[in-house]
Amino acid sequence: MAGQKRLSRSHPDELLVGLVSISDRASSGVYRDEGLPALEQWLNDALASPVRIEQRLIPDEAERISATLIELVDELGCDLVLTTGGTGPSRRDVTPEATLTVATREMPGFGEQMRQISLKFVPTAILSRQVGVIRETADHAALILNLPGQPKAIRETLEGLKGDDGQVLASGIFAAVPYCIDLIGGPYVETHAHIVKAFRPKSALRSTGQAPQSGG
Ligand SMILES: Nc1ncnc2c1ncn2[C@@H]1O[C@H](COP(=O)(O)OP(=O)(O)OP(=O)(O)O)[C@@H](O)[C@H]1O
Ligand SMILES: Nc1nc2c(c(=O)[nH]1)N[C@H]1C(S)=C(S)[C@@H](COP(=O)(O)O)O[C@H]1N2
Repeated sequence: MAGQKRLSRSHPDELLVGLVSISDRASSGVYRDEGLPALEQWLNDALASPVRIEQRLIPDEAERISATLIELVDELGCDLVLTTGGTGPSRRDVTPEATLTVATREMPGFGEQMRQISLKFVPTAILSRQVGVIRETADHAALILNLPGQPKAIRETLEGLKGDDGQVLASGIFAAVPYCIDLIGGPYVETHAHIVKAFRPKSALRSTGQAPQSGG
């Protein structure tokens, strides 16, 4: 079964991304889903290297969420999965539990940083129980990150907060995603620095003949 649906990269650097919008009302048509378009738009704006995106819109049901994450990682071979929605304290909000069910390792820094960033936008940021995890199979690994359901929270958490002069006031979590993908064996992801500057230690920078970025 696994392998039949496997996505093939059109370029060795192509990042395979799964996007999952988790919303009872959007998935049943009560309102139009804004999560998937916002995620897709942000990735297309932020990534300087090639990306291929698979999308799923599902209700807040734990088994459905876990099965979707497994399908995207194990069957399709996604390197990165971003979910949106279902991270709050309501009874139907089960995204973090469903994500932890499929995790082989937790990456607590992502949830911590998202709450730090989001507190700069809304005091209710502490209500989001979002987690970051890695799922490893025998021959593949993926980073899975929960983002809050408010469509505007997608940009806020991935990109962080900048001042009027473009100075970074709170670093968005995506700054750490490319190096994490390197470390788990995925493709070399590059970003547009004016949206979010990917950080890698100097030793992990690919030599391109260009001046290396500072840091590390
Ligand atoms: N996919 C979506 N598309 C558009 N707006 C959304 C979406 N998901 C959430 N929102 C908005 O963000 C708010 C908070 O998101 P949350 O995930 O807590 O949704 P909810 O209140 O549990 O309801 P639902 O699961 O039916 O979207 C929602 O009440 C809605 O206004
Ligand atoms: N950046 C950001 N984070 C945010 C928010 C937001 O608007 N922006 N909303 C908060 C609110 S009101 C809630 S209830 C929690 C959980 O939201 P979810 O259930 O939609 O995932 O995310 C929080 N985190």
